[in-house]
Parts: sequence; C-alpha cells; structure tokens
Amino acid sequence: MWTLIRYPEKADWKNWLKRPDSDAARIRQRVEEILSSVRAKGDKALLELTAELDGVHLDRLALAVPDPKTIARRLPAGLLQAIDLAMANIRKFHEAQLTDTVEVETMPGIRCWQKSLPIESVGLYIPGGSAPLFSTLMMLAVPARIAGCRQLVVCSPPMPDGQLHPALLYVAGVCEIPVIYRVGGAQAIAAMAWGTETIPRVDKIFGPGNRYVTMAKQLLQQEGIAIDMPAGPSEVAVLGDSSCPPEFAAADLLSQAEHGPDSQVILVSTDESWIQAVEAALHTQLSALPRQEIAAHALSHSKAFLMKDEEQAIELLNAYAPEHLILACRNAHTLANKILHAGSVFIGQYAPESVGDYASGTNHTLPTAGYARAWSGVHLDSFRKKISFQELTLEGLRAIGPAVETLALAEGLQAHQQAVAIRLQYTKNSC
Ligand SMILES: NC(=O)c1ccc[n+]([C@@H]2O[C@H](COP(=O)([O-])OP(=O)(O)OC[C@H]3O[C@@H](n4cnc5c(N)ncnc54)[C@H](O)[C@@H]3O)[C@@H](O)[C@H]2O)c1
Ligand SMILES: N[C@H](CO)Cc1c[nH]c[nH+]1
Ligand SMILES: [Zn+2]
Repeated sequence: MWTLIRYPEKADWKNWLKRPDSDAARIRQRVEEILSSVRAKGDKALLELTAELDGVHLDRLALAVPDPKTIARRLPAGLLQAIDLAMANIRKFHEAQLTDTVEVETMPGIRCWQKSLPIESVGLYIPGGSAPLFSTLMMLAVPARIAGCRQLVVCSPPMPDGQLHPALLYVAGVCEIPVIYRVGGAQAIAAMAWGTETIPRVDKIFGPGNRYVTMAKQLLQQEGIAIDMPAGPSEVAVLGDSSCPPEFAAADLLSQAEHGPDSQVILVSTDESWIQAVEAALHTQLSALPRQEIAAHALSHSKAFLMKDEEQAIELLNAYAPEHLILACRNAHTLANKILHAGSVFIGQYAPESVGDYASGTNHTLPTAGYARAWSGVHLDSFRKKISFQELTLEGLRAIGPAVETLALAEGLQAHQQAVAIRLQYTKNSC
C-alpha cells in the first residue's frame, strides 16, 4: 500500500512528489537501441521487435480497416452506442475550439492577421500493451479530422492473435482511416518519425504510452520531430474531505492505478480519519479487481498526504502538477480557480476521472510527470499551426518605417534598415 505522509515539511515536498523513475537509464538505453535498429533496418526491425516484445509473428504490419458497418456487427450494441455517444461529445467539445481568424489593423495602413492551418500528416499512437485503448483513437482521430489533417497514420500493438480490437477498427472506420499499422512501443514512434518501407513519415506524433513510448517521443523531439507532449504513465491526485464518500475516492485512485505498474496516485486531505477510511475502501475494492496486481504495484509507490490546511493542500497539488486532479471536497468550485498546474480537473464528487477518460468530451491525452506545468493536453490546436500575415499600404510603411529603421540600426543591422529606406526613398514623391 501507499506511504502516508503527515504534515510534510515544504523542503521535502520535491522528494515526496517524485514520480517512479527507478530504471530511467535502462529504459533510455533500450529505447536508443530500438531507435537505431529501426533507422537501420526499417520494416524488418519492426517485425523483429514485434516478435520479440509483443510475442506476435507477423508477415506484414498493415491491416486494412473494414467498413465500419461490417465491424459494427462484431461489437455488442451497447458498446457501439457508448462509442457513438463518446465520439459525439468529443466532437462537440473539440469543434467548439475552432477559432475565427484573428485580424487587426495595428496602425492605419498596416493589417496583420493570423491563419490557422491543419498539420498535413499526423501520427497517432494508440497504446495496447496491457489493454487495447481504443478510446485513445477517439481522442486523437476526432480532433485531427475536425482540424482538417489530411493523413492520419495510426500505429498500435497487435493483440496476441496478431489482430486489432474490433472497437479500434470501428473507430478508425468511422474516422475514415483506411489502415492501421500493427506495431507498438518505441519502434512505432521511430517508424512514424522517419518513415519505413510501409509506414509513412509524419509531421507530428501524437499519443500516450508507457515509458518506452514516452522516452522515444522525447528523444526524437530532441532531433526536431514534433510531438504532442510527454504523455506517459497515468496519474491522478484526489483532494478530498468527509463530504465525499471515501469509497468514491478509493475507486478513482484505483481507476488510474490499474493502468500500469508505473502509474502513480496521490491522495491529499486535511482529515486523517477520512484518509484512513479511503485506505480501508482501497483494500476492499482492490481485492475484487481483475488487474489487482498491477494496481497494487502502482499503489506501492503512491502517497497519501495529510496537510495542515486547504491552502497548503492546493500548494502541494500545484507543485505536483498532476495529469488528473479530482476535487472531491466541500468548496471544490472555489478551489478549482486556485489550480495552476494540472492536465485536467474534475470538480465535485460526481465527476469521476473515468468520464474524462472516455466520454465527457475533454481529451484524455494529457501531460504526466509534472509536464502540466508547461504543457497542455491534446486540444484542437495541437493539430493545427498558425501562419501570420501582414499587408502594408504606402501610407502604412511611411508611418512605421522610421521606427523600424531606428530599431534596425540600434541592432547594427543595416540591411534591415535599407529594406525600409529604399522603399521610402523610391516612393518619396508618390502620394
Ligand atoms: N498520459 C496519458 O494521456 C495516457 C493516456 C492513456 C494511457 N496512458 C498510459 O499509457 C500506457 C500504456 O502502456 P502499455 O504498456 O499498456 O501499452 P503501450 O502501447 O504504451 O506499450 C506497449 C509496447 O511497449 C513495448 N515494450 C514493452 N515492454 C518492453 C521492453 N521491456 N522493452 C522495450 N519495449 C517494451 C512493446 O513494444 C509494446 O508493444 C500506460 O502507462 C498508461 O497509463 C497515458
Ligand atoms: N486514464 C488514461 C489517461 O491517463 C486514459 C484512458 C484510456 N482508457 C482508460 N483510460
Ligand atoms: Zn484511465
């Protein structure tokens, strides 16, 4: 079970809030080997690594996505309805993020505007090592389509029989994705970054994953490959008090602990008896979970913090910058305004984190490991880039030119000054 820390000294917070990263050097070395292998051998490396790491022997990586109507027959009606509901909400929330072109006349005769354009080709990584996260395809493909991306390249590890989950194929079909490449891990990220014989190179790589996947994205980013963000092992922090049944908080903590042994969950409260009640509920619920071994492992490096007061509790949470934060306490709404660093916030005891994972409409691809201090979760603009434009009349250039000339000369860049001066000289007598 987790460690309970009572009234931690501020100087020790950093240490207590560390993410599990015991074997980071080994993971990095392994990922570097995998990247070199893919760079050198392309598809051959991908097939070999899929055999070695996923235990699946394939003769080709690409799997054509059948018509969604055909796949729908293989899925229970309830699951289809749930997928359709979730996709409709994700669509609504991300369509609402479409913005108008910004256009400003900064001075008479000087018009500036900004145009948003889709990133042409995007790579979507769908985790599948320990659970087939087809919900991640909903979270990535729906906004990519709304944004107008032309090519969606999807990679996901195959199931032990070499196939892909029918729900993944259904979502792909609905999003008009013709093919999915059956490859996971760091090797899939490398393939999308550089391209191989069968997998196209993309402009930007999206998607969460385990530490191998996340390390690969981070290493490739250092080479100039665009990524959405580091979205590694799942996390949740719950701030709660006796207004929330302890069973609710325990269930939320387990919902993220069951993702993987590297997940981390954090409980924060000013009420020790409530923390103890949550712990008791955790024991009961854990013993009934099919993935209890994984969740227990995650709990072993998780923490419960007893804090002096609400203010310190919020300060601690901001220092942690969790991927998900649940405020299951009396004045949750007021406290939400004090949150500065978190991937996604769930307000009140009726907002379990699972609703954001699947269906409320917000995106579940979120920064972990404290990256929420500076990164946002996936949103519509993650799939778009912005180009700025400006147009000047002669009147505009005459008005702004002297300032530009002064600035250029002050920087010692005479050619910059000349570009203005030559025009003003040339048009001196025009009106
Ligand atoms: N932050 C987010 O937004 C978010 C969202 C969803 C899921 N997640 C996280 O994604 C992760 C999914 O992990 P997963 O493992 O189930 O699936 P995954 O698809 O991320 O990784 C599976 C792949 O990892 C590779 N791998 C496994 N063991 C390896 C080893 N020893 N050496 C090299 N490569 C190895 C294999 O190639 C395998 O195909 C979880 O940690 C989950 O918490 C995060
Ligand atoms: N909680 C994950 C993000 O950390 C997303 C997810 C997908 N399926 C279930 N949960
Ligand atoms: Zn989840």
